[in-house]
Amino acid sequence: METITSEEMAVLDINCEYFGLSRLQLMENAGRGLAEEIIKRFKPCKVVIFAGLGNNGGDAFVCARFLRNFDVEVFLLGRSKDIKTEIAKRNFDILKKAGYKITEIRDKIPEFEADIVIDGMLGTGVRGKLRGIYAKSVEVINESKAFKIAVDVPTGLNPDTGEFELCVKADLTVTFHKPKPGLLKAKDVVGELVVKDIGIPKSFENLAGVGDVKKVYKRFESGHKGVHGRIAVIGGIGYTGAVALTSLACYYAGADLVTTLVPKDIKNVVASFSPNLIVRELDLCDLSSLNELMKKYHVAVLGMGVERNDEFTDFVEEFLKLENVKKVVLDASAITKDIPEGVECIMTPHAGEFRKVFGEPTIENVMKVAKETNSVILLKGREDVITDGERVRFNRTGNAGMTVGGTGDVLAGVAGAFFALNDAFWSASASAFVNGLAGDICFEEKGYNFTAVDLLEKIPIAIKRCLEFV
Ligand SMILES: NC(=O)C1=CN([C@@H]2O[C@H](COP(=O)(O)OP(=O)(O)OC[C@H]3O[C@@H](n4cnc5c(N)ncnc54)[C@H](OP(=O)(O)O)[C@@H]3O)[C@@H](O)[C@H]2O)[C@@H](O)CC1
Ligand SMILES: [K+]
Repeated sequence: METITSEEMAVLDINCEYFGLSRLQLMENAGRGLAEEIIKRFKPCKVVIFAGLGNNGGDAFVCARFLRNFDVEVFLLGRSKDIKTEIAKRNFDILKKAGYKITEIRDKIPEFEADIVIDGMLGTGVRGKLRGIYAKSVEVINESKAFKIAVDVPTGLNPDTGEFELCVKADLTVTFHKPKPGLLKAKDVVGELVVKDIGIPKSFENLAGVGDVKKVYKRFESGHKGVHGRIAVIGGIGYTGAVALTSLACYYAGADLVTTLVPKDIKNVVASFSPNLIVRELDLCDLSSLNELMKKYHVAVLGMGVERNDEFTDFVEEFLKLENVKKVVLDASAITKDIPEGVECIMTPHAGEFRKVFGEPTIENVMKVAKETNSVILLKGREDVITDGERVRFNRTGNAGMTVGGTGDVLAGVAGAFFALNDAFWSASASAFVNGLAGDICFEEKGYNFTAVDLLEKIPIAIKRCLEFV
């Protein structure tokens, strides 16, 4: 059975909201689905709901409304003013206004008789050991003779690993959209498992969205310089602008330090583009000092502004074998079949570059190549394709103005910056989304005739828009 981790579910949750399917609708569908399963199994009887302060509790509040003629009572584990989310609070207030019997529990759990207990305490938001009243509630629930129904995840179970210390021993677990992997590994506390569809279109699971960016973007309050990413950009053999676009894009996507390595003869030209640029001489033959240098960098971004030539192709092959090269973004002329074991790699070809090295850019072939090269391929196009050979994501941000030269250089820089602090797959997906969104912001302001420099300058705004989306 296909599963979804709680992290992937959190990305999907935000992306649904972003694509117009609100979390309130998802909660309504979840709660109703839960009630359906109860009504299938029981005639109207006495139900006690143990509700947490998050959306797991929210689902249970919705469910209560659909248990027509059941005698429903709610135990809230905390104060109603501490309910964490707007949608859970909203569904709680409806029950309050409707006159449902609600008891706010601090530390003592009232005696109760029930035919059914609903565990709406914790779901995918559980972190660490169960706190006081939650642990006590689990014990009380497990001692009761009632039929125990867990909302989404039995409280206390780690939804991804299936581990637990203290956990509700459910007779039935009603989970939503897809099971979390942990549910399949903990039969004795999950009981019968039912997966309820909550109306999320299948394609949303593979569509890059704001959730991808919120997942990868990190800012540490107390960080030393460099903690947000140190990137080496290598290229500029033949063209001067591309490496500058890539290097500045790294900064605009959050990197702390970027060093731009270019041939001696254009070093001053590139440096003149911006005081932000730290430009050093690239000596393709001096691999040992490059290896030394790479000790200090999280990611190397290669290939932009290089006319394809054998010397550079050979250089890339040798560079990838260097001991201190751990994460690379390969663009344009650096795209290659031979990625050594142990190097995490994102390749960012457009269709033509892919065709030249790997053949027809069909989804199947791109997935096959990603698998064979053990890399993540971000195939740029009207709809970008991101795949690690197993998983596939599509990105639909961007517009016809993005065909202008240099947008790929900007994308490679954004990917490099995200890659410093994340894995290849999500870095590639989030960077495709941000780059296209920046292009859409350019279009809002200028129509199609914007340049890669315009795009560059909108990268921080695109990221800010994603981070501010709730
Ligand atoms: N698309 C979807 O995802 C959908 C998800 N849906 C539903 O949302 C659920 C996820 O909701 P969620 O993210 O609000 O987390 P949830 O499990 O309610 O817990 C958060 C609360 O628990 C608390 N808390 C945490 N650890 C604790 C501990 N050890 N001991 C004690 N307390 C602890 C934590 O407190 P805090 O750490 O913030 O202080 C916070 O208050 C998911 O399982 C599903 O039911 C449906 O609506 C359908 C669509
Ligand atoms: K639960």
